[in-house]
Amino acid sequence: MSAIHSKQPQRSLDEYLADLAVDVLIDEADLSPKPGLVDKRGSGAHQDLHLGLMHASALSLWPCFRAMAEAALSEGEVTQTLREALGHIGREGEQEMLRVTAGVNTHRGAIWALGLLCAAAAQDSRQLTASNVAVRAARIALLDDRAAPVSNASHGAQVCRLYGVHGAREEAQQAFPSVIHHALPQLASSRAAGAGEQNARLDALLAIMSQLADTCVLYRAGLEGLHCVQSGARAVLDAGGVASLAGRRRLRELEGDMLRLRASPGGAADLLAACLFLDRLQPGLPAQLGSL
Ligand SMILES: CC(C)(COP(=O)(O)OP(=O)(O)OC[C@H]1O[C@@H](n2cnc3c(N)ncnc32)[C@H](O[C@H]2O[C@H](COP(=O)(O)OP(=O)(O)OP(=O)(O)O)[C@@H](O)[C@H]2O)[C@@H]1O)[C@@H](O)C(=O)NCCC(=O)NCCS
Ligand SMILES: Nc1ncnc2[nH]cnc12
Repeated sequence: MSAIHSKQPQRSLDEYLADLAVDVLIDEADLSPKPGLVDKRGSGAHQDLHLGLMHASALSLWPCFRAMAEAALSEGEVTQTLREALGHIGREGEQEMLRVTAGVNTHRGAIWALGLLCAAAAQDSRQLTASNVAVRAARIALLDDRAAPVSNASHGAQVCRLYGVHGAREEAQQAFPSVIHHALPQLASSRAAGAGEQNARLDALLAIMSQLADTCVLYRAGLEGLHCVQSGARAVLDAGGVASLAGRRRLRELEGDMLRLRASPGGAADLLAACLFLDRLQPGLPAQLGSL
């Protein structure tokens, strides 16, 4: 192929990070078989979601992620101004998501987690190890957004109060422990054991589900549902993971239980996307990125 034809269009860092965020959301949605969640087989425990809607929602968020990365690049440091700019962009992103999905909440938690990670990655593109990026994201999340509406009516806030658990906000403020200490190590060990990429990603999702206080599960299925999800996910991993026959059998049992309880681990799904985002940043940025 000639040099002219093989030349890639140049992308700036903010565009690159937005591409990555959308790619991981689409990869998460497509990953199958995920218990309780929308995937290539169907709608899981949901009535109002399907794969096409998850894709449309992910694509609609590209400008939101790009704007968050751009805001962090131009601010340079973690400041109150940056936190409030991100909050404003995030709320606009949510509005756009709800417009595209006709009011269905597809990616609220993902806007939060991936938005923070896009901003944190843009802030210092020489320090892109997963824990570096997660810690920078946490520093942003710890600042108060004075313009945010008081959200004690959200599903997450309601169940955090009722059950005394930590939700999406605290997961980010603690530098994404479910991703850094559970999902990424599981992804690496399943890959190293030869599980195959799709099975390794499913194992990473199960590692998150096995210990996360997922407020989506709690809201729909209460504490019984959360215990069922956590112990069922642990049982799949203990049986050898999704690549093993025993693990597959456990996964089918877990899925049956979750569908009966209407339990959907939407928070874990968002954190799997965050895990894939950080995993893909680890090797560093492509050499041909243009400046803003
Ligand atoms: C700080 C916010 C994250 C708000 O958090 P809060 O807990 O108050 O509000 P929720 O509205 O409940 O949203 C939290 C979403 O986060 C995901 N999640 C749940 N548990 C966890 C967890 N432990 N750790 C991390 N993430 C978690 C989850 O999102 C996914 O599930 C959604 C689908 O759920 P589903 O049950 O189907 O839908 P619902 O509409 O809730 O109910 P029903 O269908 O059952 O009727 C889907 O969106 C997934 O993404 C939770 O939903 C943050 O949102 C915020 O402050 N935003 C403002 C703007 C901002 O600051 N943006 C970013 C700045 S960088
Ligand atoms: N695949 C999925 N199914 C249902 N809710 C989700 N929230 C984020 N990803 C999801």
